[in-house]
Amino acid sequence: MSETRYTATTPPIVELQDVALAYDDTREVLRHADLILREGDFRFLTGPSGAGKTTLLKLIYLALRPSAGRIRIFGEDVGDLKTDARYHIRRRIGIVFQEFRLLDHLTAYENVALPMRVMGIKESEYRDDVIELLSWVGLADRLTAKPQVLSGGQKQRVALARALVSKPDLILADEPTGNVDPAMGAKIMQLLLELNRLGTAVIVATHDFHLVRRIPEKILRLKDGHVTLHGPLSELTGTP
Ligand SMILES: Nc1ncnc2c1ncn2[C@@H]1O[C@H](COP(=O)(O)OP(=O)(O)OP(=O)(O)O)[C@@H](O)[C@H]1O
Repeated sequence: MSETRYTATTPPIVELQDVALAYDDTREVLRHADLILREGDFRFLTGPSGAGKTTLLKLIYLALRPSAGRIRIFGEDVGDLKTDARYHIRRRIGIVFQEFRLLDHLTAYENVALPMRVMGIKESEYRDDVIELLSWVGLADRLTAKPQVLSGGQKQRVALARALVSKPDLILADEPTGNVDPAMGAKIMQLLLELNRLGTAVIVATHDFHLVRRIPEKILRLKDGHVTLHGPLSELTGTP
């Protein structure tokens, strides 16, 4: 579907070439990893626990540097970018990661508003968006709640709203439905698919095969350090 939106001259949003990543000397988590994600693409990222899904997303978010290989994000080779330029790239990426937690001293509203404040945008310009997003994820009555009084699933929804508030060009979501009930999980996926239809590229790392089975999007599979691209799960398994 979305593949029709770009032309051959549009650089990919994400391009990994022969990338390796080792946290220590003993073992490479990723090796010879190649990946291309284009404008408007939606990909599930699957693979066994410990395969390197979070690691791959962190490389794309520039939270890690590869041990070898080349990474281009939004057409820019990130290898030797200065801090400022890296920051500009990260501003265009919305992340929903377990590690990038909410700030405990801020309310749900303030946590979602934070990326906009950091960019120096006036509150009057983002206030309605923040409230609308929090309402959309079912937290209209929790705007002033701080993280310690929110459930795991509620915190995850605040984190999702925070990832979306700056209208990123790329969303990286690590198990975004992991802590929520099936109905909210379906709603979160609906939102990610809707954003994708509007042109945002999305990668969702997940173990949730029910989720992957229901949604006919392409699947990246990480195994033994490599990324392979499959069609929808039904094409792999022959199930409808
Ligand atoms: N900061 C770190 N230092 C050392 N090793 C790490 C670090 N982070 C992750 N690892 C190791 O790298 C490997 C890949 O971890 P990663 O979290 O990327 O996998 P994953 O596919 O996301 O797993 P899961 O599905 O269980 O979340 C694992 O063996 C993990 O133990």
